[in-house]
Amino acid sequence: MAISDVGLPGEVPWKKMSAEELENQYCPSQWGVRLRAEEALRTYSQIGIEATRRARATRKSLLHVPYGDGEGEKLDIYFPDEAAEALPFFLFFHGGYWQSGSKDESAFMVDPLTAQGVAVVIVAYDIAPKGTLDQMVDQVTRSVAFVQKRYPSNEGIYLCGHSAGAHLAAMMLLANWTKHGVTPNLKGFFLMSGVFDLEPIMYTSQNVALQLTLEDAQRNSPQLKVAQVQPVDSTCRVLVVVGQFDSPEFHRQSWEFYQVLSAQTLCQGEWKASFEQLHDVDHFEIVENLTQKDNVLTQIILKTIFQ
Ligand SMILES: N[C@@H](CC(=O)c1ccccc1NC=O)C(=O)O
Repeated sequence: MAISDVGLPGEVPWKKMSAEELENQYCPSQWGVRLRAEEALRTYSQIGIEATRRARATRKSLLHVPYGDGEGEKLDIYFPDEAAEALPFFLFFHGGYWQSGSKDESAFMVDPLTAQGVAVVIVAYDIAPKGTLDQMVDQVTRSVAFVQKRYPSNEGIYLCGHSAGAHLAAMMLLANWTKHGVTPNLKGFFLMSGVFDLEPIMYTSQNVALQLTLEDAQRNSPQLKVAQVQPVDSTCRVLVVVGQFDSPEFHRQSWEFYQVLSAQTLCQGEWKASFEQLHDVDHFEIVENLTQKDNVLTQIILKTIFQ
């Protein structure tokens, strides 16, 4: 699908959709080309569980490290074999529409990244209905501050999220770090198949657990807010990436977020944004394939870190 099929800038195609069509657009498992919905979800879960089992069995790790006082405020750190103080840190925020998934089944990229000398951190946050979106954003902010404080000589902090997790990672572009007493050494963002404007989500079944009001949705929409913030580091890269077989609404979300980021780059010479549509992958394969060292996105991530 070409970007031109997603609609003209300024148009809001989802507002013209029936409730059923909107639901379908925001149900990623309906859009795969290789597997039916339940099978796609099962495969995603199995690959995540197996990658996590393998990471814990083969890598030096610190598991269930608290980054706050809350029960759910834990993260897992996986280290490369060679001991070093100054490492790049890659933080991953899992997807699942802010209401499913966990760090214990999300260590997809640990093997190929730790093999190349990157420490990988898989972050847990309180999914709905226990956590609200504001709480999740606050937790993710504190997890990033925690990693910076614990590893002050890191060689860069890279944030990566998938789907709802890409939203949480993108919210870090807006974070007020002074409130947390630390400026993380942010060098890159990898935003995979994300949702950056939350308003349409309010009109889908996802909002039963989330209970977003329009104010909540707008306050937590990086699409609406990112143009107002001053980038912290002019060398920080932001890669917005979507799967070829993601739905048109997911394509629109990624493309429009990239557009707003790159408009800012032109005005202020700051965020170094880029956009990729990944060939031949759906919403789940985009992250599943990060278990593979030869995968294009794994290679893009490694090149960005070690450029
Ligand atoms: N109920 C959704 C599941 C889903 O969207 C999802 C599942 C795992 C990881 C990411 C997901 N999407 C966004 O966060 C579906 O059937 O596609």
